[in-house]
Amino acid sequence: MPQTPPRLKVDAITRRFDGRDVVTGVSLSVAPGQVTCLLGPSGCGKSTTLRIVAGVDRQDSGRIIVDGDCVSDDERHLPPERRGIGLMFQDFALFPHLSVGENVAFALDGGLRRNRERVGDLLERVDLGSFIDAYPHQLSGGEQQRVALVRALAPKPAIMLMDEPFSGLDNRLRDDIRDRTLAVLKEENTAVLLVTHEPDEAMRMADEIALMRAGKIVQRGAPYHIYNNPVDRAAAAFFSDINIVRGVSHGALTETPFGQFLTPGHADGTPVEIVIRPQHLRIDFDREGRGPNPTPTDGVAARAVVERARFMGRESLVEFRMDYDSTILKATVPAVFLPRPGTPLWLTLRRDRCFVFPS
Ligand SMILES: Nc1ncnc2c1ncn2[C@@H]1O[C@H](COP(=O)(O)OP(=O)(O)OP(=O)(O)O)[C@@H](O)[C@H]1O
Repeated sequence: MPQTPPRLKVDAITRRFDGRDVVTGVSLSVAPGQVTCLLGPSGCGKSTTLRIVAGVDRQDSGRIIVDGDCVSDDERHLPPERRGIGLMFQDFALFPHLSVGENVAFALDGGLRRNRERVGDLLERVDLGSFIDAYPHQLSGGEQQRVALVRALAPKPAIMLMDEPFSGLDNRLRDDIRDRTLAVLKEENTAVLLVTHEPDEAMRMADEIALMRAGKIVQRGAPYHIYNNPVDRAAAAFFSDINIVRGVSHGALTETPFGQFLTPGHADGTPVEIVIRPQHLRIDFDREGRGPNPTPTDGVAARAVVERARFMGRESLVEFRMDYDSTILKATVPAVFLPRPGTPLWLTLRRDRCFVFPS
């Protein structure tokens, strides 16, 4: 099947501030109807990348291509309003003296009078149809955010750039608005580049995540892929707590208190880290000083005592002090499971969920 050509292509952009590389060789592409999330910690260069795509800042090198046409390179630099791009930032400000409908119609030829149908339809899609003649101060923060979204969508931008657009909202409201926003963006077949530092937001919104660190994209892929095949320990740790079990590779095998792990590709004598998320540890009870028998899928059990256990709402988090070297490992259980501190239990690691990295 032929691939849809990208609507937005960012080609090897680089930006320096005060002699410091803030964005280095960032490339990505976004197809119509696709949401790509630039995800990374504060200061990693996400917003700078987005501002360059928007045209409010200019790269030192690299190109921005929209629908096959170069909108910015060493020679040319189209201003934001000529790039077919919609912008939505956290500090979206509605014009307080204009009605909701007038705000949405602001960038449309003929204003609200000539575009009432489209404006009404867009507002309807975010459940604000009856607010067309209301004023911003009569709306809650979440409602205003929805107005800002449809205002950005009204001119039918081919590309929508969003910088932490939901961060001003409280948690429950945010989930709802994210879902509605996503639905409208998909219906409009908009290519979306969304900046966030929250893994949950990226997992919820993105078709593709571009994980950024120190100005570079370190990994790109579907949320499922990035979560389950992190490129390194930091990528794994960005999405959840992690546990680390250390060992040294010999003959493509590493001995640990949880049994042997296959560690191909690591030279003899290389220290390695076996990384596993808390939900992938198995907990088993103590059978008069013995644990469960080894299995090929879970390896050998290691004895631990409960350090503390907390109920987190959706799951219980249990911290264990391991007999083998007193390190703490964390396990989560999707149930109420609150063993007393000091209780001996046995842990195994799901082999198919372990990642091996050089330490
Ligand atoms: N105009 C500027 N002049 C100098 N330094 C800047 C400028 N804009 C950004 N920077 C620096 O570039 C780095 C990356 O900033 P950027 O805003 O792109 O990061 P970010 O990943 O979006 O972070 P956050 O989530 O905190 O906004 C930061 O160290 C910032 O201080």
